[in-house]
Amino acid sequence: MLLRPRPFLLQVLTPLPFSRAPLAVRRTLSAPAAAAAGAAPRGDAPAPARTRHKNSRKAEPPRVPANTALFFPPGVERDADVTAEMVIPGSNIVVGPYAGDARVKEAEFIGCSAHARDCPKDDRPEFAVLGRSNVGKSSLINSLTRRKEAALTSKKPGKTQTINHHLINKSWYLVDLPGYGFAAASKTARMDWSSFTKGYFLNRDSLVGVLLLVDASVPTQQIDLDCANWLGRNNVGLTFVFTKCDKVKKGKGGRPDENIKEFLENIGSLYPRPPPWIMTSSTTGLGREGLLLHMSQLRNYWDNEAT
Ligand SMILES: Nc1nc2c(ncn2[C@@H]2O[C@H](COP(=O)(O)OP(=O)(O)OP(=O)(O)O)[C@@H](O)[C@H]2O)c(=O)[nH]1
Ligand SMILES: [Mg+2]
Repeated sequence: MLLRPRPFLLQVLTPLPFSRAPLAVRRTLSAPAAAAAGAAPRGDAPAPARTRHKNSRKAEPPRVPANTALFFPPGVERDADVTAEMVIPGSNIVVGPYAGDARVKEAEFIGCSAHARDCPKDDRPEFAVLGRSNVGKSSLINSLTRRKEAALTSKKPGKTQTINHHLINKSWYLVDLPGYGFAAASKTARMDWSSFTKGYFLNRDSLVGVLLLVDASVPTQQIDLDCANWLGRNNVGLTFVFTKCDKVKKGKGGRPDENIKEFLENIGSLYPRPPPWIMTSSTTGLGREGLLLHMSQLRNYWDNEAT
């Protein structure tokens, strides 16, 4: 089996594989890339939205928690002097030298697989989109690809039941997975969802990383922490993607920024180094460009260095 170093393993008690040549990160190197992602010229919070979405009560995207711990991508030294322009808006992700063309020019649905062994056999890098049922996995894929129905969405949980491969720009895959954590199911049954997806995570050599989606419109759910824990213990690199950041519910536990802060506090103890995270909304497009840019740097590192 071909073993490739994954670019952003989280339980990194050994040196990361990407501490290469020192990098003058203050140079223009990453600033244009951050600008391409829509980086605000100053500050670490996303620029306020100018229009209200008809379905959301609030126009302003949630603010990044203060003193947020940064994620340093491949090619950026951990103690690098990072300026606000180099951080993707609404995230803790620093843009590094591997960031490249993040555009989605073409997206093609390749097929669905019931088992890991049935997935496409080529070596193209892929990102798996994972999260609770109804968290917005299929919607995120549609938003990233700008296709309304690239992946089928539904208000009813459990819509996606197979491993679905979408080929992007003929060069990499986005993979839609079944959701976990039906509220109605027992705890055992809930974690059992993964008997076949677990095989996928453990055996998929071309998996660059997992986008673990977390619903920012509700307080921290134990099952998301359990999933993050399982992936971490199995050396699967992940990025937390907060979804539904446009959605503000009335009452306690209804504010995305508070829920995100609470979630980050909860996972803080799980990881010795801060994992990457980003705020998104498939409804307003918040975080789309930034997430694509982040994936480009992981992918380019994978393509160039990890073979
Ligand atoms: N307000 C808001 N609603 C969203 C967002 N993303 C998804 N939704 C809604 O959430 C519901 C579930 O979305 P899906 O994309 O089907 O969720 P999923 O995670 O693929 O669900 P399963 O396939 O059942 O696991 C749909 O009604 C979406 O319209 C978002 O960013 N904001
Ligand atoms: Mg789905």
